[in-house]
Amino acid sequence: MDTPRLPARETFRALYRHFRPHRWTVAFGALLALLGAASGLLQPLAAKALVDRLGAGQSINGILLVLTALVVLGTAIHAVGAYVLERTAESVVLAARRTLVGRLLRLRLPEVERTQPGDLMSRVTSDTTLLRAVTTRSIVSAFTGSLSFVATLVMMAVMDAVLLGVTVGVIVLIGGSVALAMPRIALATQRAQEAVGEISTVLERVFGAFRTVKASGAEERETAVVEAAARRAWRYGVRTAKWQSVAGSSVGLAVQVSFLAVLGIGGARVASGAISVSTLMAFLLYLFYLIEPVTDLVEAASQYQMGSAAVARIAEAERLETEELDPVGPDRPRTPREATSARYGTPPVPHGTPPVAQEAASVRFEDVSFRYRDDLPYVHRGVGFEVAGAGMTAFVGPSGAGKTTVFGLVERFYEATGGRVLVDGRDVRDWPLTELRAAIGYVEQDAPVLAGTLRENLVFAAPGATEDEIRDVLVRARLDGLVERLPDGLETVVGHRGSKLSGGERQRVAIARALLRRPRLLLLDEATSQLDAVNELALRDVVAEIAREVTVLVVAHRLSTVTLADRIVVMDAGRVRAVGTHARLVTEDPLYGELAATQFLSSAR
Ligand SMILES: Nc1ncnc2c1ncn2[C@@H]1O[C@H](COP(=O)(O)OP(=O)(O)OP(=O)(O)O)[C@@H](O)[C@H]1O
Repeated sequence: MDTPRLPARETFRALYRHFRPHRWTVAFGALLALLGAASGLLQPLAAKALVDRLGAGQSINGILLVLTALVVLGTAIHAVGAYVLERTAESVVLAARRTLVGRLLRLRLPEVERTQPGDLMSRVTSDTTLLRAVTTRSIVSAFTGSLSFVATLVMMAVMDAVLLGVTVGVIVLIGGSVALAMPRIALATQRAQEAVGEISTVLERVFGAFRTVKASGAEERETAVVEAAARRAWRYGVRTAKWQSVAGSSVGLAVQVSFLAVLGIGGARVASGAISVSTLMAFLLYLFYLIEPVTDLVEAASQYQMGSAAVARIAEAERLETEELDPVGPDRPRTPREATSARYGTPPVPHGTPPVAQEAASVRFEDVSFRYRDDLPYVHRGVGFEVAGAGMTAFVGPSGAGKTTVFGLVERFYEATGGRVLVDGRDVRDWPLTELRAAIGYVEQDAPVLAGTLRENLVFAAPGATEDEIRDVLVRARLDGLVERLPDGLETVVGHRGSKLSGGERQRVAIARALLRRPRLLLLDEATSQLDAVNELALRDVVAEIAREVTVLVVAHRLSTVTLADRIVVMDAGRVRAVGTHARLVTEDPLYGELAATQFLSSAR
């Protein structure tokens, strides 16, 4: 995802937003840095006094003491100041990550679908770290650097205006190359960050389908793609380093050239008696003292360029549209179980809060039309059906007919383009999202199981579930035998995407997870994969049992499911073409008859 550069004003504003909450701590850090710098500024004066006294044959003990105290105090203040700033820098990164993660997990589905998850991840992990320096150290460096720069110039002017003129002339001349480097640093950093995002994207793709990658023999090809992105990151990283080094060495060059010029012209002025040797020496000390503020200013400017590249990418991720999800508030104290779900970023289901109503939900589609994007064809073209409550309703139809899309609209992952979707007679758009989703249990077709333990997976949608509730659900989902067999029982780690479980087990875990939410409406996208007879029978019984008290909508792929369903909705090309029972539809609807004969997976009855 290529990020457009932000205009300078917006970059500044965006960076300021990150800096603002920490402005007082940064100001304190700046004060310490300033005190440190001031103590450094006095050192050449003390040195000059020392030389003058030596020349006059006076005692230097007092001056030596002052000089030592200045050095020790300056170092201590500098150390504390640096710690305060580094700590604040980490806080800036933490705040940026918290905000970003909080938003990313609430993104609307269409937004996620048009971005690359890996790239979004790299914005949270990698780009935020670039804010570290620019929002704290660089600001302080720019501030203290400017002040010490001016103060040093004033001291130099006091020493000798002619030598100051020589110094400033050289600095201005060489400063041009610094100005040239700055925008190039920003551009190279942005490209490098984009390449890092690409690395994350490919890795996310690979680990998301690791077995397929291996089975397809695609390891080398995928490695090459990651390597190419890594090389690009390297190339742009090197480019950044090159321009940083141009800017940095210009400072060194400026000081060296000034030193030679000051030495030559200053020597002549000493010889002519215009200035004393001690003045020339102090001036040269100030000249060297100038290195630090100028280096700081250049460093701050280059950090600003790098920060501006990162902040553009962060701001872009922050602009993605999110759902209004959490009326409960993220800062409410959590129970330990809720903390488990918070680890995964799921919306908290208030522990002990009973669902609004306990009876089975009703669902009605009124002339619903829908397409996933404006440039895509309609998936629903006037879909209408009504499910009054409880019982099992099966959705059948050819692949791509729009069956799974029905679920996406009920959960309000997407919003209907036309018509209305009602749950309990209320338009889903009028429901608070948390409440709507709390009433629904959803089992996706590929029954995702998340990395973690079996228990974490079960309580994922209901962090407040009690041990009794978990036990009950395990029995209902026919998972009790599995838990007994596993050496670590519920604490067994199931692997990335539940890879240590069988397909059937994963499906039952997904159903158990949905049931623990105590839904009034269960959306079950039946797996197309063939299950063994025992598993299929178990699942069928589980679902039939649930349907006694909960409204169950199933996208059905099995004959055993449709024969069990109380009503069947036949969909074709985005329309409902018939509703009825299996016995009636088999004889009355030719498409259904054909599906029943050819497409449904054979049942184990
Ligand atoms: N997120 C999406 N973005 C764009 N198009 C999509 C998206 N999801 C599904 N589609 C398209 O919408 C159409 C309907 O998809 P849907 O998943 O509802 O079909 P289905 O009837 O459930 O099919 P199947 O039985 O194969 O699962 C398909 O043509 C599909 O390609």
